[in-house]
Amino acid sequence: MAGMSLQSTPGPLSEDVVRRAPKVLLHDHLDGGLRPGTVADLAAECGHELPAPREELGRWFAESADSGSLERYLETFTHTVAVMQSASALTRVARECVEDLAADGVVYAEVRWAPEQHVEAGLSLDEVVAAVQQGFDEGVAAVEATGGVFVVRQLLTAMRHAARSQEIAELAVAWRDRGVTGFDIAGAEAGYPPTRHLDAFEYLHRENAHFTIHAGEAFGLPSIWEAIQWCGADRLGHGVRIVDDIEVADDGTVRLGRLAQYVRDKRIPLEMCPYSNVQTGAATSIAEHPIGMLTDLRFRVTVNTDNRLMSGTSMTREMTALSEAFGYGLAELQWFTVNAMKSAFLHFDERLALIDDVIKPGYAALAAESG
Ligand SMILES: O=c1[nH]cnc2c1ncn2[C@H]1C[C@H](O)[C@@H](CO)O1
Ligand SMILES: [Zn+2]
Repeated sequence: MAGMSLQSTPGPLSEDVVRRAPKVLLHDHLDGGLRPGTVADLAAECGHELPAPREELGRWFAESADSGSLERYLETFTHTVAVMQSASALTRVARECVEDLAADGVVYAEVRWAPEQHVEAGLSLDEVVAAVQQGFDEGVAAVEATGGVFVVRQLLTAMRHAARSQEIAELAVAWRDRGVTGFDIAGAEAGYPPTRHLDAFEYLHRENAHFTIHAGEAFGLPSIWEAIQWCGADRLGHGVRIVDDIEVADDGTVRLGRLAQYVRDKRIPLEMCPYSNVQTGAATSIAEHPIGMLTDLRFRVTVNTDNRLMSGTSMTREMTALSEAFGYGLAELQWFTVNAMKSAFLHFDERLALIDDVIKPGYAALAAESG
């Protein structure tokens, strides 16, 4: 593919090669990525009743989330959120998140979660953010002690059905030099358009802060249009329904509508989460996922996990499946990874350093191995 200059190692790639390739993750929910055993431990500690025994929990989450509807998918979070109400639980989950992502070959991650959902036992918003940051710091220290590279930032999410977005946006700004790098809104999309939270987005703009918006997942183009043109989102969470504004004629000619054209021209990053979309019904299968077409059309596509527990997934699994379905090799994986790094809410010099010192040399070493 033009612009993918890495000496091409054609796909499909083995899972082992994909795991060792440096990867960047922009869309991963902290409360969607717990280890099943940790859910069981924490539930026992706080007395929360779980729907399945420890050894069946992983399967229970994956099967319950595999529902064809975003609303039913989201119901499973009741159990993870319930066990993440103490500082020690939040710290443990955050530390394990870093350990798991590092073991999966991720080198940079932005992990999102909704502080307002973790204050039921009396912690303040500041205390919950501090507890998560403590876990991230411990996880990074452990990775660095073994000679690894791992950079992580928090994204603070406000729930779109609730009314705390201004407060959460202010929390994100207050923490911006202490590990938080942006803001997001999540939750059921239909009936809760992004413009409900316009005040928060306008505030963030005035503060020179960054945000992404879940849009174009369970609802179509109007949601994407509002997120970009009314709210000014820097990135789109999923954005998969942008294909509704793309026409492919029988002879293969492609015509982009004005919104799709705008998204591509402005290089607005799409945080695509293939397995999650198959579970919620936003895509029918990996092979038919719009990511194939959007990549061919050179939208700024990134690959993400969304919820590793609910989707039983990892960056390695997502990318291996894409490599199998679309024949992607190392050049395409590096392209997704550089796209993601360019789109991160990290300062420009730090993004560049990770691209030049970690990502490109990592892919070059893998290409040399197989070439
Ligand atoms: O894919 C998603 N779409 C909309 N909301 C989501 C998705 N995955 C997780 N969430 C919600 C449930 C979590 O409790 C919340 C904060 O991480 O974000
Ligand atoms: Zn999400």
